[in-house]
Amino acid sequence: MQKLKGNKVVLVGNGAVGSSYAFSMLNQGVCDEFVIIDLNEAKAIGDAMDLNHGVVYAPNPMRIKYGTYADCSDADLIVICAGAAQKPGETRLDLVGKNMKIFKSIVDEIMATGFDGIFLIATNPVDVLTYAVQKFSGLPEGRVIGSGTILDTARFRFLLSQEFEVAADSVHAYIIGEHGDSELAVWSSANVAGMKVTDLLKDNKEKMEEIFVNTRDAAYEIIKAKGATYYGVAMGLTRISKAILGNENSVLTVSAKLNGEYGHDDVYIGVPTLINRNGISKVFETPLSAEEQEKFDKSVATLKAIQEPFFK
Ligand SMILES: NC(=O)C1=CN([C@@H]2O[C@H](COP(=O)(O)OP(=O)(O)OC[C@H]3O[C@@H](n4cnc5c(N)ncnc54)[C@H](O)[C@@H]3O)[C@@H](O)[C@H]2O)C=CC1
Ligand SMILES: CC(=O)C(=O)O
Repeated sequence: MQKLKGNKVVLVGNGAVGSSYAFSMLNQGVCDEFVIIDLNEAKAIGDAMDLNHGVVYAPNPMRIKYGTYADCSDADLIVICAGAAQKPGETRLDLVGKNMKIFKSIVDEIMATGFDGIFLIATNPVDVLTYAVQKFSGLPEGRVIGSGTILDTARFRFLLSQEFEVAADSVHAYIIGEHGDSELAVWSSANVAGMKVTDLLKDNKEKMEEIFVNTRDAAYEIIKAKGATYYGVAMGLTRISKAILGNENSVLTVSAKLNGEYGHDDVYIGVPTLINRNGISKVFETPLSAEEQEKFDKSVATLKAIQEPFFK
């Protein structure tokens, strides 16, 4: 029998994103115990059964069950994917009213159990809801993490990898800012084997714009095509979960609280962040060009304008 990791993860919100995350966690054997909570109890029970039937072929004998908020008291990590998703034509920011209410009730229920672990948030608008979870829970800022631009960075690296015909993990590039329309590419430091991506693209501004727009607008394309996006984000959430539970000290573009970094504070936003068993251990201030800093400032302003009415 393989050694158990002793980590308990609770998923709240077992829709398209949450159930894909559950499947990805099982496939990668990231934790020992996995609990699924959702308003749709029947689907959560069915998914727990279905996933259990794959355990024999998984890398670890993960224990999976349908649960209730009582299961949160001793959880190491709670991942929230509950709430409304975008319909075709809606932006992520359009979801804030509905999902803020849902989050208040979910976080109150969780904190009433005495939960003292780490939150990972995926629901949109993810940066604003991550800020809200920190406020609602009162947990240390570093123990509340949003998926941020982990998915956007993956999309960007994938598109660049196609352009250069190298593996995506050999492309070193970040998308930072809001997980949404005001995000930006950090072209100034993007590289493959130490060679600047802008040089490799021969400073072709049209090509750069095309790659960026295809990154930024990928969710709209996918939602138009099949109603929702879930596999990419599920892999991103699993990557963050592994970094936390495996105490990896990995640098990932998650939504982290700024305290003066990049000249801003009082906002959660996607930036390269050191992730380990304590959650967010450090926010890195990756060098930005003047143009990139200006775009980042605008992204911060966009998020603050959305969050401020809720936290005056
Ligand atoms: N951060 C990211 O990169 C991404 C975020 N998302 C976001 O993830 C969220 C979920 O998307 P989908 O899974 O596609 O939606 P979905 O509609 O398939 O699933 C939402 C689930 O939340 C559950 N739920 C609603 N209120 C609840 C409550 N109070 N307690 C427990 N469960 C509750 C529903 O029963 C449903 O199962 C959306 O906000 C979406 O925009 C989606 C893709 C990427
Ligand atoms: C829906 C969403 O946030 C995404 O796929 O980026």
